[in-house]
Amino acid sequence: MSAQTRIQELTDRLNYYNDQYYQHSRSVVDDFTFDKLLEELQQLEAQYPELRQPDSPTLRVGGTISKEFPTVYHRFPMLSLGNTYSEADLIEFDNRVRKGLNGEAYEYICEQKFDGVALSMTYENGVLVQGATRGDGVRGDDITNNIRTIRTLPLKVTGRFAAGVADESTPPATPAAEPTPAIPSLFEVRGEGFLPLAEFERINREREDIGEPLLANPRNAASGTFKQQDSGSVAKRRLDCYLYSFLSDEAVFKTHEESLVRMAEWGFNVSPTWEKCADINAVMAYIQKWDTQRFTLPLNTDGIVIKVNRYDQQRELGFTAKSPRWAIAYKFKAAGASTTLNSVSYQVGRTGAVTPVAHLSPVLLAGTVVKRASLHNANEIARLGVMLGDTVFVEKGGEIIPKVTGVDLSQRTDAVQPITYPTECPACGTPLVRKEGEAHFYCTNDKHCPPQRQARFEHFIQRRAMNIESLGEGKIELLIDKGLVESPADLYDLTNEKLLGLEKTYPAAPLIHDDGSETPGKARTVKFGQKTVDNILSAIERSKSQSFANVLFALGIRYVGNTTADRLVAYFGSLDALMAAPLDTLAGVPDVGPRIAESAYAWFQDAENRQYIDRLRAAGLQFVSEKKQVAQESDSLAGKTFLYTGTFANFSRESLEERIAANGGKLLSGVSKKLNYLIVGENAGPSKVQKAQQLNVPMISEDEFVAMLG
Ligand SMILES: NC(=O)c1ccc[n+]([C@@H]2O[C@H](COP(=O)([O-])OP(=O)(O)OC[C@H]3O[C@@H](n4cnc5c(N)ncnc54)[C@H](O)[C@@H]3O)[C@@H](O)[C@H]2O)c1
Ligand SMILES: [Zn+2]
Repeated sequence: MSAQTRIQELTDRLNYYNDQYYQHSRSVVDDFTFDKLLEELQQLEAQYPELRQPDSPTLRVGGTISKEFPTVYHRFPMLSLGNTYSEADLIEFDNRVRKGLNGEAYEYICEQKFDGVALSMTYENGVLVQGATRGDGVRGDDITNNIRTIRTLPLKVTGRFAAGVADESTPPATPAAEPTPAIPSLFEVRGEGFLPLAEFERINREREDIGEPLLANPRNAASGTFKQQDSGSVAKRRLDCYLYSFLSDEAVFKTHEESLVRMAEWGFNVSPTWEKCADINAVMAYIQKWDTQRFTLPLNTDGIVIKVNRYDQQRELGFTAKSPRWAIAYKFKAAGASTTLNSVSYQVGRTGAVTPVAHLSPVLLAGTVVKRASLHNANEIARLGVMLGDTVFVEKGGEIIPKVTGVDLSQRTDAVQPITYPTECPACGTPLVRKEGEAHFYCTNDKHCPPQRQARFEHFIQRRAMNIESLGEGKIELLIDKGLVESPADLYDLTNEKLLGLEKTYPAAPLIHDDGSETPGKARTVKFGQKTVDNILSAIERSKSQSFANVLFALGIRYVGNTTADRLVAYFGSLDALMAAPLDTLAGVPDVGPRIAESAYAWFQDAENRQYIDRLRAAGLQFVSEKKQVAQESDSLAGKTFLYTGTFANFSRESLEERIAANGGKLLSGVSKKLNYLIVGENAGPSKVQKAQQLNVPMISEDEFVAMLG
């Protein structure tokens, strides 16, 4: 292949990966592959400068701005970082720094390379006024509302301000050995927005519970979340942000170190993992230390960032078009090891999805012994071409369970055996099916397949559903085992006599030690004494007063999570109205699309589900919303349709919707010709406004809406 063709091909491919990564929060290839291709392109371009394409990804920061948010220009460009996977390159970097500084002494600050989304926040007189994405480095998306949902980010900074800014809340600074510099009236802080691992797992547990596809990884999830239009749903995912840079026209600090210390003092979330390193050897030691220790952090990191400490020296070294010359990122290769695949077992999940699990000869990986790894699904097994007895590569990413990423074919012997995927559910024997477009096989026996039945109970008793959590921790299992309950409706037939004295001993799960050896764990006995029974029965009794929205969520209809349940209840007010609704009415409910509507509609058509509801009704559960019964206030909005966008001074979303309904108006789910009024609040979504303009739908303000109420 000619250099010209290769350069063209690499340029196109990398631009495509960048677009997917930054615009659609999707990784088509892993970072290592991406970085190696970029490096190849860089080398080719250095060799044949005349062949470099004008849109080469080596020339610019990878992202762009989007149409969904207002565009803002960065006061200081937001650049990328040069990166390397090799220590030899770091030595070279150090040599370049030494040369660039003409033998002057220098120090480094080492930080974690947090794997999230670069954010820039502007503060005026101590108040957060703008938050933006990096975009193409020059311009970014204004996502201030979404950034405001980060709880650890101060909306207002308090402290001693530079002259001209009064801040009465703080006493005058006491003179100290090294006085705290005044906070400039205008400054920017930069950092990495991320989804903490615990939060990522919580969201995925919830999604699994209602059958939503899982988020692929925390970085892409964070990036997708920051780009959502509705900051209310952004707030539900508890994003966080570590700050690592301070920028101002005023020379506030002399070193990067000072800026980190002061930012933390001023209330910014600075990760305490940074260290000052006297030379490149100290940098290497820092890298070594964090190679495995990074897995103990609350977020994913993908390397170490090394920065020259003194600002004057940073200025001396300067920038390339794309990145600073005074900093470099050392990236860790995903932690990997190779071992033997001994067998494959199949787990049935809460939604009936069957997941193959690889059982491995124990191997040490990133500081822990690994015996099991995920194989994801049948497609993945075919793609890897893996067989029993093969030597496989396993990698640990951010996820708890490592994954099999490849086969070492050079180690394959004649003894390998094909992996035969089961055709029937390993838990209940039901033939497995594969839905159009899905990678997983499913067991469709959702009501009686043991793991699915168990999941159904766990869903039903959770706090945000029926709140019968005194049945947790193995007690449900016991009731099922003893044949006392088969469906959650059976819980309401339990009595003191049936429960008292029940007992079961669960065999111990073996303990796996760091060297891979196993010892038996402790067996566990669950026994129902009078106190336990009282707790259970009273929690069941109390659950009868849980709201209709909780009950609707507890039914466990696929895709109907808490938020959707709230929406449906607000719209229909009673289960009877909901069950009688035709499919397109359901699909027209705000925030309920065709996918959720179809799932709910089908669920209510099922005869067994209808019997289940009858039994719950007979037990006395709430199937009418109390809220919905608020009296009609007027018919001043009768026959008119509304939609709103943005936030309002006098209304929450719920109260606005209530007012519309209570005065005879109807809420629509999108801008269409049927819409009479779009109520436009602060920070309105530009797409709705644009569409309304195109269709000539009148737009009214909050005040105009209030006037219409009469
Ligand atoms: N897999 C894919 O398809 C794909 C596509 C595009 C990009 N990528 C990955 O993204 C990288 C390119 O992204 P990039 O241009 O943002 O470069 P980069 O992520 O390698 O480095 C720059 C970024 O690092 C972040 N960062 C984290 N911790 C930091 C700290 N302590 N100090 C300073 N910055 C810190 C900042 O967000 C900054 O913008 C590639 O090297 C590749 O690994 C992957
Ligand atoms: Zn099954």
